[in-house]
Amino acid sequence: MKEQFKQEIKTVIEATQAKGDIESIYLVACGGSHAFLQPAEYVLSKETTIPTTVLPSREFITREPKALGEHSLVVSCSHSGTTPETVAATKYAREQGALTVAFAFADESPLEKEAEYTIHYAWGPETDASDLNTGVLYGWLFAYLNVVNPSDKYDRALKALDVLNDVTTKTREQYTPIIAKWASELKREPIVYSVASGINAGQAYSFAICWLQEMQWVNSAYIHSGEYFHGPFEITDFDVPFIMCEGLGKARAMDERAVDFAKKHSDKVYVIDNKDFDMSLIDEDLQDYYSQIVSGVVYRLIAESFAYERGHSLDVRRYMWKLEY
Ligand SMILES: O=P(O)(O)OC[C@H]1O[C@](O)(CO)[C@@H](O)[C@@H]1O
Repeated sequence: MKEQFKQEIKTVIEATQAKGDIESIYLVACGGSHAFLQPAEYVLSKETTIPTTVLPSREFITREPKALGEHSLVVSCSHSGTTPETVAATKYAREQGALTVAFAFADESPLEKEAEYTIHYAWGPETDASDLNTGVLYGWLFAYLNVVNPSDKYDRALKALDVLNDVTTKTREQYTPIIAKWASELKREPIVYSVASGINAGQAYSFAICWLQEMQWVNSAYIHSGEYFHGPFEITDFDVPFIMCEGLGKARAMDERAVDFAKKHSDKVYVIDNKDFDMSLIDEDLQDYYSQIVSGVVYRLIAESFAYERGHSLDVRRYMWKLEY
């Protein structure tokens, strides 16, 4: 990881220690950045007793959480650093006395002005995985956990960042031909559902709302693997496509149950099975946490292959950055 990002994380950790007891954590952002923060909520809720909530920025403000105050840590993210809801949510959190930390790609953005501390990350196809948003997020997350409850597990989790790029590069190579086939089969589908749970929930959610709806104008919805049986499974039919993720943690049983049912009733079930990932470079007890980053590589490949097959660039928008909302 770049020295700049390590230093920014160190500064945030020191500020958090200086702040004293953190009694509540809020993770706030919009769209893809909201999805990006969801795994942090998963890990924090499994590893600490600190109540942690992940919310879309506008709802964070409108909800006015009662526990928000001097003993809160509010982590926001905006890639551009300009999304007004996230800038406003960060300002609001700071006014309530919370320690505010922002993740952003952009430098000197409006978000950076509102947050007490900013942790930057890098972006782009040639970027080492440890410098991308999820790599830097995990750099902060496991450093923070090491302060809350020092453990060799978190040291090892931080070391895993050194091999992350090898793991993701290998996955990209492994999945490129597989995904090219999926995209060619799915390119004319009017709707594609996205199903997952556990640590992969954020990836599957952003696949539906960002990659398919926003960037491909393909109808989609994210369905939680457990919730699939509580309404959504009624739309399952031989010609309804599902892209479903099977994780590595305890949530896997929930994912498998959904996949098994869908496969019985649909001929178009595509499974991202995390057991097929080569994660041997990462300690087994950490593989669940890291698997969502690897799933993200596969979801991204699907989006890129869709864009190619459909001749629809991932950069085209009708409304975003064009019209006021
Ligand atoms: O991360 P930012 O810059 O706040 O941008 C949020 C916007 O970007 C996306 O995540 C992807 O374009 C949208 O879902 C969302 O509206």
